[in-house]
Order: sequence, then structure tokens, then C-alpha cells
Amino acid sequence: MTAGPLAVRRRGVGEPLVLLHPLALSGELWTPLAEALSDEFQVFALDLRGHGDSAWDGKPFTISDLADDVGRTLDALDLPSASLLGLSMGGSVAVDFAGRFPERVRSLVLADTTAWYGDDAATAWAERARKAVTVPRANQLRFQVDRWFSPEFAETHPEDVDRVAKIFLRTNSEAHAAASIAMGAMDSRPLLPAITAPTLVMVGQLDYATPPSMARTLADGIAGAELEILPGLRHMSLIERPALADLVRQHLRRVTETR
Ligand SMILES: O=C(O)CC1=CCC(=O)O1
Repeated sequence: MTAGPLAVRRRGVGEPLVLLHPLALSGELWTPLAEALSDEFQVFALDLRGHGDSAWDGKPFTISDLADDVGRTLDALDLPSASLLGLSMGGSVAVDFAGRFPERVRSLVLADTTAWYGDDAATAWAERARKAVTVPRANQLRFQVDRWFSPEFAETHPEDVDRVAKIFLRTNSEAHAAASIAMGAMDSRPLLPAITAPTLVMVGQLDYATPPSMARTLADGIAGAELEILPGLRHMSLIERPALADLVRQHLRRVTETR
């Protein structure tokens, strides 16, 4: 379904939980996690602007624009507030949203993500954007798979890698490039103190796309945030280890129990 500006996959009943996907993927990524949590939560997996089935006008956008799309989508779904879980770029969108609209976020899970990529971010991401539109999509896969998954996981779970790769191959290259520019321009660190939602920050110990040092910055900046560093995992922690759904469930439950 399309709700407001974004396409949404909806599953389950209970407290609302919005899932936000990484760069160049879509809400389809979340099918296993949505299934795991849908016994207790009403799960909404959104396609961010230009990704999956969500439209895009071809104009440049910022991470705050993506967060505003999330807000308009919650409005269209008649949800004054929800819990948010974001992975990588999805986490950056969640940080922006939770910092600017703290009253709309019940609970927050930030996985393998960051508020800022550092001083060289604009240059590095501009190069990534250039490659997104000049290198044939299939030739970008080796680079992405190495960043997403540990070699052990990639070797033993080819069907999971293939599932994520297919979503990447279907992603609009121009939207991939525009989102890369948005990542390079982002600095949401000043928003961290405004976040009031109970927050769980998780990161794969082997994640070099958004390493544990970036997760620490998030956890240090958000009052009361918990930090879980996950041994043996790379960037797609929640995909590499589906059992992490239980960690997410425990975190979300704590919030609903205190309401
Ligand atoms: O660097 C990567 O390829 C991984 C990544 C960064 C932002 C995102 O969403 O994925």
C-alpha cells in the first residue's frame, strides 16, 4: 500500500513499529524481521523516497527530507507516534526524526548507523554517488556484499546474500546516488540530546561501514541509550543474526510495559 508519500508493507497487530531500511535497498529487506515481530507488534516496513515502490521527483534531497516523509506517512496511517527501528541510512533517518519530533517516537532502535560520517564525508559520498550511476549495478555488488556481510556469513548463507543483492539490483541508481549525497551532507550530532525515546544502539563488531566508534557517539549523545556491540557481525547485523529480533523485542517491550 502507499500511505502519504511512501509505500508501506504492513504486518501484525499491537504497538506500532516502523522499520527503516539502508541505502539502495527497500522495506522488502525486513520481511524476516517483520514476520518475527508481528505476533506482538504492528510492523510497518517503509520504502524510503526513490527506493522500492516509493516515488521520487528526481530532485536532490536531505536526510531530513526522508525523515519528513516518515512523518507524513505516520500521519497518513493515523499514527501520532510509533517505535522506530532503522538500519544504516534508515537509522540516520530515525535519528533525524527522533531528534526533531521526539514526541512522535515511543522507542528507538539504531542498528549499524551513524549521525555523521566525518570531515571527509561529502567527498567520499560524492564518489560513491558517481559510482552508483556509472558502474553497472551488478558490478557494484562485490563491494556492497563485502561491506554488508562477514565472509563467513556470505559463504554459509548464499540465499540471504542473494535475497539482499536482488533488492539492491532493483534499486533506482539515480535515487541511490541522491541518497549517497544526502548521507555525505548529514550531520545530525546536534540532534542527539533532543532524543527522549528509550534507545538501543547496536552495531556489529566487524562493521567497517559504520564502525563501533560511530555507535558509541550515538549512545554517548542520547540520554540513557544502551549500546550493544555484537561480536562476529558486520554491517547487516539484523540480517546476519535473525535471533537479534529477541533483543529488539525485549527493548520494545520495556517501553510498552511502562505505558
Ligand atoms: O557503506 C555502505 O555501503 C553501507 C551503508 C551506508 C549507509 C547505508 O545505508 O548502507
